[in-house]
Amino acid sequence: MTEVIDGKAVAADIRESLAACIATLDDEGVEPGLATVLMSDDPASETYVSMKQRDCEEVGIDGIHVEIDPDAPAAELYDTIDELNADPTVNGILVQMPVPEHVDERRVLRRIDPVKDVDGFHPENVGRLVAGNDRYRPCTPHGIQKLLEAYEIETESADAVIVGRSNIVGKPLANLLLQKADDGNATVTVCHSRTEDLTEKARNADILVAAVGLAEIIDAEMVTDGTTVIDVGVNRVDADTEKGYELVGDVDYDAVAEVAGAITPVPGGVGPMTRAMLLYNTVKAAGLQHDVDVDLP
Ligand SMILES: Nc1nc(=O)c2c([nH]1)NC[C@@H]1CN(c3ccc(C(=O)N[C@@H](CCC(=O)O)C(=O)O)cc3)C=[N+]21
Repeated sequence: MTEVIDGKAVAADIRESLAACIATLDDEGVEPGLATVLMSDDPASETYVSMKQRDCEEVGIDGIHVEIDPDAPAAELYDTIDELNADPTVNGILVQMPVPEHVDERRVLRRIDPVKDVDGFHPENVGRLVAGNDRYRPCTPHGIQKLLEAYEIETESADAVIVGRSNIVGKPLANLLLQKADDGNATVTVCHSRTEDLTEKARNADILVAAVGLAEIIDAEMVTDGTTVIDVGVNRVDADTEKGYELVGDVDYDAVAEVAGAITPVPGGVGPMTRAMLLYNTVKAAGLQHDVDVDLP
């Protein structure tokens, strides 16, 4: 039987453990603070940011939200980042991606104080992660590691095939799974949508991660019996529902679930874990900035 990996449940467990860390910080007079910055009127981005703010409230993180008109000059965003960098009540800063075209994304990422970079996208933090000395693991890859751990899916000596080479998922996850560590030690292949023989490569996977951002491109033919399938896709496709759309992953769920050993659903798989690990990084950031030992889950 295929095991359905319940990201919502694992995320709830992590939030519960984080509550204990937040209590430890509270004993030291520290309330962790997360600033989210939105410079976009994309409805999906708005939804994600408001979910992140709601998560903060639930666990006892002080959520600060800043909205910038997407037509405003880029300098407005840079100035906002400078202010948040200087604000001692803000431990973590997340600038929701994508930013408008007239804003230089790389410059944004460089501008965030690396100690407050809870996304883990600043070049300093990227470099540390690649070197095996990570400070903040990017939320989605870290969430995937936590899911695998919760379901006792060994990465050690597994063939992990990642489809997708983004800076936010594919590349950092490849680096984490390669690390000499209990949650690493995998043999990693990174593919993308243009990889020749994608099917053949995917069929070699013990752990197959789909992070391409193309609805349902992973079909049953790409999956062999017993493979663990991790679906990172969150694609909104038009549908006759109340909202006018439906959320589907990068995996053709119904067909692939027939063969996979374990599979993450969309919604309810990786998405909630991404959000939980953002809270994790914010708690870690508060601990680092106030020199408080928090016993992270
Ligand atoms: N600086 C930055 N950091 C990010 O971490 C970041 C970003 N920019 N830009 C966009 C992506 C996307 N992302 C998601 C997080 C949670 C869900 C999530 O919780 N999804 C729910 C359902 C969501 C729904 O109902 O629409 C689920 O899969 O169950 C999805 C997507 C974070 N991102």
